[in-house]
Amino acid sequence: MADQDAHNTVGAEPPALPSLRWEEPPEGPVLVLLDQTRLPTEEVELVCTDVPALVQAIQTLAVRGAPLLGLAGAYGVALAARRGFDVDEAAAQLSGARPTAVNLGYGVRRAAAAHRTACEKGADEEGAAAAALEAARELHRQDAAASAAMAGHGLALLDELLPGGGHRILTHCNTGALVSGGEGTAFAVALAAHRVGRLRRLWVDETRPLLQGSRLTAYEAARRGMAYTLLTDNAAGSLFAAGEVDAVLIGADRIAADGSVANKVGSYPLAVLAKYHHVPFLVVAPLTTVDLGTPDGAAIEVEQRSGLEVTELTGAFSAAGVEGGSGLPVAPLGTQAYNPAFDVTPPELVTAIVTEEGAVSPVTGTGLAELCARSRRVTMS
Ligand SMILES: CSC[C@@H](O)[C@@H](O)C(=O)COP(=O)(O)O
Repeated sequence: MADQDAHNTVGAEPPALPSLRWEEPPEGPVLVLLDQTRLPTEEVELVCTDVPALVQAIQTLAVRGAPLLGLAGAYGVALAARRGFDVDEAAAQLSGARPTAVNLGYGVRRAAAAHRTACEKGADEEGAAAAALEAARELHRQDAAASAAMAGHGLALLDELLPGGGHRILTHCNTGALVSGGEGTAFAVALAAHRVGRLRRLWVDETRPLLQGSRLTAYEAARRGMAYTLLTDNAAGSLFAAGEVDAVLIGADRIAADGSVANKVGSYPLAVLAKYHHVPFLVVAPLTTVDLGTPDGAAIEVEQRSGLEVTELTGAFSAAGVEGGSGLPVAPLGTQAYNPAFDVTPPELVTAIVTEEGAVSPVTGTGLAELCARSRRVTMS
């Protein structure tokens, strides 16, 4: 089996990537995003001065991943407020940019609520905008803290489930610093294992069709000096059959009240494989990804994306929102493609959901409600 050798040493990690940051140049406040469509070949920043630009960045996946979408939504409301745009209109546009990740609407509502409360208390435009910005910053800090806590809980659980150490972890999509105010969700657990010398191998699914695994997770793993190997999504079965996977770790875009997990398409087949091969299947997500208002998996809206992402290579990045892409065709012209961005894994296939408040078995779903109630999360209807 061809392995990608680790080429850095633990302790020589570069600083975490600034996937998103707020800046205040003299021309006015901006939200600066690391353009994830350009990775891994180029580290290019995208400067958003208004909400339509941010909505486009969300829809083209320049900024993506559930926790980061929450931050983008919250800072987007602050940006609208600071630049004198209609905050309710901005909130509606941002919330509607992508449907599945619950964090996006949550971040928007949190900043919009802070803005509204400030207005109700008599704040002027500037004061209300400052309140929205502070809400975004607070969410950012909480997300970073949640990452660190999930990494700790996740590693403890891995060590409990796999007492021998030397973990070989399979992951899907991208769940690292690129999608978080901290070091991510599932990836942060693998990184924690790496730092204590207990990660033997990170198996990275390439994650068709947009290649978040090969473009982004492999990029992050290489930067961190982790021992990782890339595989095509459909090679995962043979990897399980060969006994090479000790645990599967994924993130989530929305977790319903019954413990059903929506995550990047291709997660559900991994859960089925894991069950068959008696391998733990762990979902790592902050409580902001738990949506107790959605009763079960059937009620989760799954984003359907352009077929061009499947029929053309790089179609994702050239074709968003337009007819006909400019990518390399890999199917006859006019081929229809089925392209759901996510799938839903039922609770009975999930060994545990790891949150910042600890891990729960999702089979009953009740543990999730208790964790949410216990957390200091600001809840809004
Ligand atoms: C911590 S990130 C968890 C999920 O958001 C991630 O696995 C995922 O599915 C992202 O999908 P994307 O379409 O790239 O935004």
